[in-house]
Amino acid sequence: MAVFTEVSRDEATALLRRLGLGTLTDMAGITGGIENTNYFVSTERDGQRHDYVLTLFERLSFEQLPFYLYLMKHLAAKGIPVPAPAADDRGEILHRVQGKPAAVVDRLRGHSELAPDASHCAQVGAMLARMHLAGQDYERVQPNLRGLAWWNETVPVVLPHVSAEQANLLRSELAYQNHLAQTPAYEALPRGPIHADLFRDNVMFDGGQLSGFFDFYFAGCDTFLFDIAVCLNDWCIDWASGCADAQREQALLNTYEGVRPLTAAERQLLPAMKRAAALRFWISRLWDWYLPREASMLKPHDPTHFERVLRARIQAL
Ligand SMILES: Nc1ncnc2c1ncn2[C@@H]1O[C@H](COP(=O)(O)OP(=O)(O)O)[C@@H](O)[C@H]1O
Ligand SMILES: N[C@@H](CCOP(=O)(O)O)C(=O)O
Repeated sequence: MAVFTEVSRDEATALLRRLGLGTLTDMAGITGGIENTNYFVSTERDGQRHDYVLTLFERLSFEQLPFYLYLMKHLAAKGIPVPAPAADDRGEILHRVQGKPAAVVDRLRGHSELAPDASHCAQVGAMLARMHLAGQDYERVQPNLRGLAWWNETVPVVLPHVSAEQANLLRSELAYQNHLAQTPAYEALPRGPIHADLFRDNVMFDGGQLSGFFDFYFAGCDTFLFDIAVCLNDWCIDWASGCADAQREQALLNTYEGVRPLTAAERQLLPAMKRAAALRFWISRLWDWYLPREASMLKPHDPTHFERVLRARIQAL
């Protein structure tokens, strides 16, 4: 997880009451996730049990958060299965707990599918495309805060911790991505709000059916193709080697294109964008691994996984 900040039952009770969500009955720190403090909280209201997730944001600020929370609200209102944030009696969806920004969202039913087959990938592809279309008229704008600018800032910070061979790969891939970002094909890519972190552990399935996308706290305005590449690199690879699984890739792309066909520029740049997506998570995992924060339950992700994925993507070009 992470519980970076301990929240008392009294504090949770007060917030849930203020949001009109009922009386707190259960509260448990969540031992998954690495960015924020998360608790499952349950309440009793009108004689019934209701389940929510209370999140305290550890890195994102009061200025940055409305983009994510209102995006979730916007998508939920358009029928995309996304947990909508709970509002107080003034309509505020961003709250404060222990001086930190906080939100309470509906708890999605089901579980994450950590060994997905082509049917799971197909469902993700279709919903991803629906989400991209539904987000197109969202009015708030915020860049992907883990985009190219952040890669350029963070690579020098992690370089002292890696081997010479890894440093060479980080430097050369960053140079390639900086060059790519200047090309007309890249400029032509369709853009809008994207999830940007739609891994297996950020999607729920209930009875084999996709029941929701969650954890929008890396979302931002960026290319739709980057979002697709993030998904392909997680949902459609052979875990041990990092190589693409062609059948699952096809399943995800076919259903995506059934809703929103790719443009010529997107087709051309898909292999390069898979490299970009691998680089992004290699950098963030190195950063979390070598420059960790305090947390009472924290398990950083293995950075070498995305080094393997990146190498496999470069070889496949
Ligand atoms: N809205 C939700 N509904 C159901 N489970 C959730 C929800 N939000 C978070 N979780 C659970 O909490 C875990 C950690 O949440 P996550 O958002 O991935 O944390 P972090 O932002 O710290 O990476 C998830 O793997 C999931 O089990
Ligand atoms: N998905 C990222 C890390 C972000 O953690 P999440 O639990 O919020 O998805 C990774 O795997 O490196």
